[in-house]
Order: sequence, then C-alpha cells, then structure tokens
Amino acid sequence: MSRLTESEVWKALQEHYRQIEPLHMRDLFAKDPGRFEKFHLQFNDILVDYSKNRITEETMQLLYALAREVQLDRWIERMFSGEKINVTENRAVLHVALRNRANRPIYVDGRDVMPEVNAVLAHMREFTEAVRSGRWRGYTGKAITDIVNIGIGGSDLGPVMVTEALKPYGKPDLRVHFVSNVDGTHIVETLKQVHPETTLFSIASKTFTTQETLVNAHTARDWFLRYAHDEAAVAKHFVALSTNEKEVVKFGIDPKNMFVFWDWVGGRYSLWSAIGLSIALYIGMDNFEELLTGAFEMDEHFRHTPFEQNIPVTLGLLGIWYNNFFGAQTHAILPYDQYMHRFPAYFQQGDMESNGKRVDRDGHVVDYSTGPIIWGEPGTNGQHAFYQLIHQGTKLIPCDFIAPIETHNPIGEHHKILLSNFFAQTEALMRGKTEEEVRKELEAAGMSGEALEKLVPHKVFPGNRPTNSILVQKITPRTLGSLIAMYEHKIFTQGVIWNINSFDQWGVELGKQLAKAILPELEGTQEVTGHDSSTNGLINHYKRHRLRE
Ligand SMILES: O=P(O)(O)OC[C@H]1O[C@](O)(CO)[C@@H](O)[C@@H]1O
Repeated sequence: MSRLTESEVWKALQEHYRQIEPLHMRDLFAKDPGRFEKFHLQFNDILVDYSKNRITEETMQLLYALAREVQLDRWIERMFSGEKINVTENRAVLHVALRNRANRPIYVDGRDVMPEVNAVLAHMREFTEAVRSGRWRGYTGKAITDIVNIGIGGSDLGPVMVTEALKPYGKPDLRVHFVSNVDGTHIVETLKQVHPETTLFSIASKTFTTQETLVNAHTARDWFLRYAHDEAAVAKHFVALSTNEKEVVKFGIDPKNMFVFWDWVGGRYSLWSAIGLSIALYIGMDNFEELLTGAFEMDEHFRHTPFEQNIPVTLGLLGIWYNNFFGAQTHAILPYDQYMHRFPAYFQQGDMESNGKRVDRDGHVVDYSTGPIIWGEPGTNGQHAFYQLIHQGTKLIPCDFIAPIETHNPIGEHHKILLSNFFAQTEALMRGKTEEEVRKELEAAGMSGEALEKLVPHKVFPGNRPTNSILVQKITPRTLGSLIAMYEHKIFTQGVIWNINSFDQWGVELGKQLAKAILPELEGTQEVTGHDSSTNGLINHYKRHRLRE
C-alpha cells in the first residue's frame, strides 16, 4: 500500500464512493435546484459548470481535503519558485516564467531567468515584425510568404494547435505549414506548396537531436540549396528554435538566427517559448503576448485562489474521482469550435506524456491508476462518430465540453445550432432516457405490443454520464492562453496527487533506441536473426519484398 491509498482521506473517498455510485444525477438535480449555483466557477470570461458530475458537496469536500493531504499548495509554490521538481532530470519546471507578465524575478540556481526570457521575447518581436512587414527578404530579394515549422511532439503540436485555433488572427498573406512526421510524404507534400525564394523554415527542436526533425530539416535544406546553389542563402531562410546551440551550428544555422530557450522548459510546455515563433509570425507579437497574458492570468488564479474556487484544482480532482474511484480509463475533450480541432490532440501529449507514469517520485510502482487516455474531436463531428458509445456503451467516459459564446463566423443559424447541440449533449448524458419515457414515446408514435417491447431496451439511455461544460466568451489569444494553462495546471494537480513526476518522459526512449539499432539492419540482403521471431519475421519479410521493387 502507498502513502496515498493508505491515507485516511483516500479511504474516506472509497467509502464515500460506495454511497455515491448508486445515485443518479437526475435525482441530485431534482432534489437541489441550486446545484448549478453550487457547482460552477467563473474566471474572467471562462465559466466552468461542473454540476453535471456524480458528486455531492461532501464529495468535493473530501476531494479538496485530498489536495490538502498531498500538500498541493506547497507543490504549486515549488514549481513557481523554480525548485527542481523534475527530479529524474534535475530540472526546474518553469513554463510559467515564460508568461510571467508581472516580470517578478524567478530564480534557477540563484540566477533570475526573467532578463533572458524578456530578451528572447524582444528578439522574437524584432524578427516577426521584420518578416511580417516584408523587411526580411529572401535570397532573391522577395518577402516571405510561407513559414514551414519543422518539429515534432511539443515542438509541433502546440504551434499547430494555436495557429489553427487563432486562424482569425492570422496574417492572411502568410501561410504556416507544419512538418512533423519522418514519413517523407509529410515534407514532400509540404514542399509542393511553397517556393524556396519566399519560404522560411523554422527548425524547432529543444534538443536539436530528434531524428525525425533533423531528417526533415536536412531534406528541406537540400531542397532549398538545389534552387539557391548558395550556402550563404541558408541564413535568410532557416532559423532554429532550440536550447542546443552546438547542434544548431553543426546543422549550419547561424547562431544569430537562433531563438533560445532553456532546459527548464519541458517540450510539451514549450509553446510559450521560442518554440512559439511560428505562432508569433502568424498572429503577430502583440497577439502572442496576449496569449501569454491569458496564461499568466490563469497562473495567478491557480497559484492564489483557494482550492474550492480554483478551476484547475477542481477539474484535476474531478478527474481523480473518476479515474481512481469509478475506474474510468479515459477522458474526452470535446471542443465545440472548429478552429480548436487540434486541442484534444495537443493535450494527448500534454496529459499522457506528463502523467503516463507507473512509478512514483521515489521509484516505487504505484498501486493506483494514474494518467487517463485523452482523446476527442470537435463537436458536432464527434456526435456522429463516437458519442453512441459515450451515451449507451459500457464504459464511463468523463467529458469536457468546450464552447465559445461568440463565434468568429456569425453566419446564418450555424452557431446557435452548434450551441444547441453543446447544451443538449450534456443534458442528455446527464438525464438519459428511462424505460418509461421510451415506452411513452413509442406509444405516442403508434407502436404497441411485442414490437414495442423489443425496441424499448435499445432506446433506453442510462444517463448519469459525467461532463464539465466550459463556456468562454470567444476564442481570443487571451482566452486560449488561459484555457491551455488551465489544462496544464489540471495535469500538474493530478501529478501531485499521484506523487509522480509529470515532467520527464523516459517512456519514449526504448522505441527510439530500438529503431536506431534496426535502421542499419534494413540495409543489404542478409537475413536478420537477432530479435524475437515476430520482429525477425517482419524485418525479413520487408527485406525480401523490398528487393522485388
Ligand atoms: O523538441 P525536441 O527535442 O525535438 O523533442 C520533441 C519531442 O520529443 C519528446 O522528447 C519525446 O517524444 C517530446 O517530449 C518532445 O516534445
């Protein structure tokens, strides 16, 4: 037994779960007309309604007590003050410094990081303004029309997600492209859309050693030089976003064209750093700073608000409730906003790379479930794909529904229809439809007898399926910044409760190592024998059939 599962509050939650599990939210709402009032939180223009959860006031009290038990407040302070809480890599975790708009000093190893943070922001401003205004010219004197960001994981997903979410703020005559996959198709198809004279490549890699990124970057460079025939022209078309100057120089990028960040910025938390250059190029530096401000406001909220009114803490605790007591395995993020279509994918890395851990901070295998599987698609597309399972399947899937009150595209009735679906789905998931209601409905439609009885069970919805509804005024840079930071801090909260290190990612290493070992084995015709029979069989099949080409 771990300290967590042995704690009194954990046991109280287990006991409490037995009382809550049989209750239906329909009845909880019927009994208490003040339920929405009790269980919603508001911060700036973000409203979080968590009343459609399988909770009572006692549940929340116990969950907040759990947060106290693990000293969440102390952990928050440790993060914000630059303590090296990423113990396996001996690093501070300071993405919050990147958006510290109050400019309060934050120290790492006795040194205030803020002057460097501000210097990089100033560098980004100078560069993005030069590119956006057309002052920055390509090797033949033309202005830049296309940005190609080459990066993967945190060096891709954040910029992709944000540039998509903030498309209405994008410079119309500047296109951004993202190449992440080492599959040659990704770079080939992208290069078909751009011209070397007017394209700027931003090579985004914290380590600058990531195989996929370097392979794509070299391909881009070779392509570029096939037109330019001049190594000196590379400086006008390639910039690097990285912590590793040595490798950047080795690749052939002038350090003057390098935008730096630091080891205390985790890859999946790096969109706020120089990794956000493609965002800043697209939406402009003022809007990028608005994004930072929104995140900063959420940071302040997270750091200073009592747990009971604290949005990330509350969302994190609700996740614990389903994950650890109801046994939920997954969590769906469902944005009702087409521009936000990559938001769930972004938090797949954000959450699963952070909290997909099986040992605690002390290296002990945990005896409780940790990070959930995160998934989702924008509404209403998801409704016509996987909502069937959420409504009537055998699995409990807590969902976050996110929608803007105002759309960037007020055309006809579209937004009202979208929102009516947003409201209807959480209501349907909560209420369900009873046998009696189904029977009445079928009778009213003129059905009776055996035919009716046969159909009834198929049309019953059990309901009692938990959702959070997150309504924001409009998806602006500022609101988006707050929303992203809200989820980051939810992940942090859960990591603290599970006593895991949310900031390393050793789990991605084994596959990388094995791929490196296999790569040379794919050469030549010699039979491969050094693996298990499946891997040998697959590699040898590939080699035999490749030779047929
Ligand atoms: O920015 P880098 O160093 O190229 O790393 C890319 C990604 O690779 C990982 O290290 C592992 O997949 C991620 O954490 C990171 O976001």
